[in-house]
Amino acid sequence: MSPETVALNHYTSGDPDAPAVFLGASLGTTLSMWDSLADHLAHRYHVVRFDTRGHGSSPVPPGPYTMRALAADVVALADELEIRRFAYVGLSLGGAIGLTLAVEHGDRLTSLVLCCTAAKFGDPFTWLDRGARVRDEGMRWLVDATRERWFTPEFLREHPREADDVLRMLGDTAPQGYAACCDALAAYDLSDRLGEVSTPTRLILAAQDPVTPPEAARPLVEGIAGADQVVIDGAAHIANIARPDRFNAAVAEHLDRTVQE
Ligand SMILES: O=C(O)CCC(=O)CC(=O)O
Repeated sequence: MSPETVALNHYTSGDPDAPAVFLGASLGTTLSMWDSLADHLAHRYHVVRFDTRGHGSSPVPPGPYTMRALAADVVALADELEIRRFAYVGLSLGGAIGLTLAVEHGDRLTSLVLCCTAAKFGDPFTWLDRGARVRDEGMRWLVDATRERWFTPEFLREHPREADDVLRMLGDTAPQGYAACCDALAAYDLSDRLGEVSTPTRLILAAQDPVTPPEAARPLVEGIAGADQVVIDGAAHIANIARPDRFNAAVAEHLDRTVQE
């Protein structure tokens, strides 16, 4: 492992001899956010879920982090598992890691699904401010501020316990790790490199996502050759939890079409 990478906490399921699929979570969540998708894919794939650096049970080295380092951690994990090529599914921060893998390590990818994400996440200063406040005050204020960005009012009303389970991951995230990933999001901008992506790519977007609305992902759809998109209705930012039926089917359909045995 190169000195800049960290050993990511991970969990594997499915047949180790089947094609590999890595699942990258959103900022402030853990590999548990992927339980439903992992179950859905495990009959056909070797599924590798991991906690991003600074999250869950992965190490929390001092920040700032860069998106390139977060992507290098994933490549190091693949090397550790002796997996040369793999498909990658990532949501939001996990999607930014996926796009970075596609431009920096495209030879390692078989297929890519980018969910509720963007080539650039708005104004860098909002991420630096958020990171600074988390370093000063911890996570509690952010949980309250996040609820309605992650879930629609209908989902919060009908599935309050499921929403709380995901928001608990945010509250339990190490503030230093979260803030260091905010630094990575502040500096991240692959808008000018989309033409370098040669991996078959699907975008999965959520119609009610206020963080990365479908308009924010338009540059990805237009800039990545051959990319297609699926827009899921009835979901905000964490679309895989809100609409697992539509989400899991959209991921599996793309992987089944693009990943060769
Ligand atoms: O979800 C992510 O990975 C990054 C965007 C984010 O943090 C959403 C939010 O504003 O809570």
